[in-house]
Amino acid sequence: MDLHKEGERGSAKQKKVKIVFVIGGPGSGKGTQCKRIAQQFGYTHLSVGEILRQEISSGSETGSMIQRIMKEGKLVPSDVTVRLLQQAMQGINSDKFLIDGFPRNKENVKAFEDLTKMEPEFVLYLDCPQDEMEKRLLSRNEGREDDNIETIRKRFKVFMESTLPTIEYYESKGKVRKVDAGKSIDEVFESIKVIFSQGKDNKVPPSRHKCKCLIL
Ligand SMILES: Nc1ncnc2c1ncn2[C@@H]1O[C@H](COP(=O)(O)OP(=O)(O)OP(=O)(O)O)[C@@H](O)[C@H]1O
Ligand SMILES: Nc1ccn([C@@H]2O[C@H](COP(=O)(O)O)[C@@H](O)[C@H]2O)c(=O)n1
Ligand SMILES: [Mg+2]
Repeated sequence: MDLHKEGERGSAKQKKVKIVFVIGGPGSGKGTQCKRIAQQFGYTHLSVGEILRQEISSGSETGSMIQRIMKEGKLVPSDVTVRLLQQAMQGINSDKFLIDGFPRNKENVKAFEDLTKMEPEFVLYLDCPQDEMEKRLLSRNEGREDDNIETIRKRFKVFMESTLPTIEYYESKGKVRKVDAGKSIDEVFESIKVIFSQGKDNKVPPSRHKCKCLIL
């Protein structure tokens, strides 16, 4: 994958591609909030679960393998996931990607870093109580094969055992932005808007510093 997009008029000036990972337990509201973020902040939303489901729909052998793993609530091997994600990114002319449901384990992180040499700008973590996530998934009604109580419980276990350590990894790099995702959809989005409205590295943008000085 190209690290940078070519600057205007093909000049040597290069523009960095910005990536935000969105992590949270199953049913924490990743897809719901990503749609809103994409609309309001101009990101391209890529759901990794959706990319994997598209591969299942293609009828390929890889798709059959993914389907068996998903039904069990387990994680697809990272080389497969990252290759499909990379292909999806390369097919879209965007410089701001919101990657929903990724990374799910440390192997995902390593495969992404090794293959793309890129790092996320930050990681949005939707923190939601498990009983609330369970309630949401059982009433989602989108016909997903993995939205049954047996598989949902397995997905929670994978989240606790494999995904939480990736959040700790990004926390150690100061990249996690956590929101309370147990509230209503509108309330969660209000908290998210604050994060996305902040400037680079989540510092208050210079214009707001100026305003503060004027007031003082
Ligand atoms: N804050 C919320 N309050 C109540 N219901 C919500 C909230 N956010 C999302 N939902 C609903 O919960 C269900 C799961 O939401 P969503 O699909 O966005 O979760 P997800 O994190 O993408 O889940 P998955 O990991 O399974 O893809 C959907 O039916 C959605 O409408
Ligand atoms: N990085 C990922 C993302 C997803 N999966 C598999 O897809 C299932 C559904 O993902 P959602 O984000 O749509 O809930 C998930 O349970 C995994 O089986 C994956 O392996 N790796
Ligand atoms: Mg989702």
